[in-house]
Amino acid sequence: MQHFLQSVYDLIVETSTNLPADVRRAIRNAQSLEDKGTRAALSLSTIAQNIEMAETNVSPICQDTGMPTFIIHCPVGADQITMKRQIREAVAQATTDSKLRTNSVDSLTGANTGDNLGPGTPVIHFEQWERDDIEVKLILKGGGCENKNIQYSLPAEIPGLGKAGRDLDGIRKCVMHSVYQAQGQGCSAGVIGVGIGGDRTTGYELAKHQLFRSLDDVNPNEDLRKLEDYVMENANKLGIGTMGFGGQVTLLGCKVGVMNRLPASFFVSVAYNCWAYRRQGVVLNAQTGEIEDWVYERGSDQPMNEATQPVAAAEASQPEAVAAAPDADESDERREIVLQTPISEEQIRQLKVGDVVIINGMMHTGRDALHKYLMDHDSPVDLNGAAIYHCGPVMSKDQAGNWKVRAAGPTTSIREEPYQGDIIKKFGIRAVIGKGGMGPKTLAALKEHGGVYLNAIGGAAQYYARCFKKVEGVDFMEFGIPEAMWHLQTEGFAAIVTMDSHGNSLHADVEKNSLQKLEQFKEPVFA
Ligand SMILES: O=C(O)C[C@H](O)C(=O)O
Ligand code: SF4
Repeated sequence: MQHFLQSVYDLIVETSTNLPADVRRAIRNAQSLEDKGTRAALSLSTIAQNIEMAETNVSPICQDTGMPTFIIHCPVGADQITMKRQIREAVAQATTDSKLRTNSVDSLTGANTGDNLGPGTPVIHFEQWERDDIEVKLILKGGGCENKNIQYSLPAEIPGLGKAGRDLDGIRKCVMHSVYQAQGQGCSAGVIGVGIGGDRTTGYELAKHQLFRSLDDVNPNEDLRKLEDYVMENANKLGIGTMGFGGQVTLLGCKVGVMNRLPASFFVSVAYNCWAYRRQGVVLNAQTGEIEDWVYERGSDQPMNEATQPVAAAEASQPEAVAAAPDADESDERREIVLQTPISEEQIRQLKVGDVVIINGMMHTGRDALHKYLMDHDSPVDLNGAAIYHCGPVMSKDQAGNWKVRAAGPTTSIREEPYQGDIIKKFGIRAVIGKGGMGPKTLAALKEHGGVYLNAIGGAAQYYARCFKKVEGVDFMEFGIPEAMWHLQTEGFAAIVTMDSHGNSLHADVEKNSLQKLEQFKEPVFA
């Protein structure tokens, strides 16, 4: 087993940096279904480009490398204690090498362990089997999509769909609602694993296990096959689209499993995974630990790079493609505006929902810990006219000892909703950048103070990392790398105005429209 540690390390790197072929095919299929030039199509092009960049750079596809979860099948007599120790070593090494973000945080103090090791992390499950080889599967499921998991207890009253009973049709309603409630916040288009039955714990586990299925397999259970096909056909009619921008494709996959339950319980558990659907596996020789095969077709066999046209060129010098691209729901041309920080109120008031903005100058990262802190403390830097980026990057030092941004896509902004409006007004912030949109309190503050919310493409961590030319400094390293406040010299950071200073919110519109569409699925289908 002298190669086991190296094999697990290789598995981690492959999973974090190279999206498997079945997922790539699903994203390419989504690209072909979206109308050219729409926000959704342009976002998918950015995603496709990011997938290629991650593979080339051997760097994380998304900065949130998730909860490393290993499922190991091994023959009777295999040494599980050694395997577990070496898996932990491989995780720590991959973290040092910036293939994983420092993602293990003390739940009470917020202290980051710095190596992805801690109580409960990583997750490692062993099971014995009768084969001679060892199989190690890994899923890296990020926190934003994990937050959109949902569990229903039937019978229930489902918003938009009415009564859901303890039958296949009740399950259908839960699943349709689970896609609706995720909106763009879990970086749609997503994949859902559904677990029917079990208790609350095993139901979720079953749901997550479904995410290990191949996207193109066919469910052997006829009822579940019908349900999967139904959901794949109809969830896309909700019109939520990529990143919740509206569009034809909201779901890339739906996999349903079933297990027995207690007479009193009937759970439908849904594990929602973003498009950055990172799971891979290896089959190992049980004597040497060497990799004999990969469980899922590898990404390198399925290139993404045909006919891609990203949201905007990362270099502000070549943005023509986007400027000329009309949106399907707008007759006028998409405007593209270059902003240099600090930004004035006048510049902000000219922006409207749908505009593409290119930001140059200083950008400051800030997420949960910083927003809470700023409520009753001063900022270490002047934030007048500033752009604040909801982002927890992967950072490491180069040989000269300078910090470098290794992966830096946006995080889900709605978590800052309790604080954002107050902070915008207190410090004079003009641009808030994140993903998934924010609520009415922030929208009101943007209107009152003159601010704008910009939606970056979730998961596009390599695409955005290259816009950060220099790390000027960092505050609050005690919050840990993802939560610290990084001050970044930025060039050509492209994002879309989805909430403007005139009270308009694309997110509110899409949510309202998709609820109306959800209501069309009220009538029984599986009677
Ligand atoms: O933690 C992050 O960087 C992002 C998170 O996965 C999210 O989707 O909000
Ligand atoms: S930022 Fe988006 S793509 Fe990345 S882990 Fe979170 S939900 Fe997934």
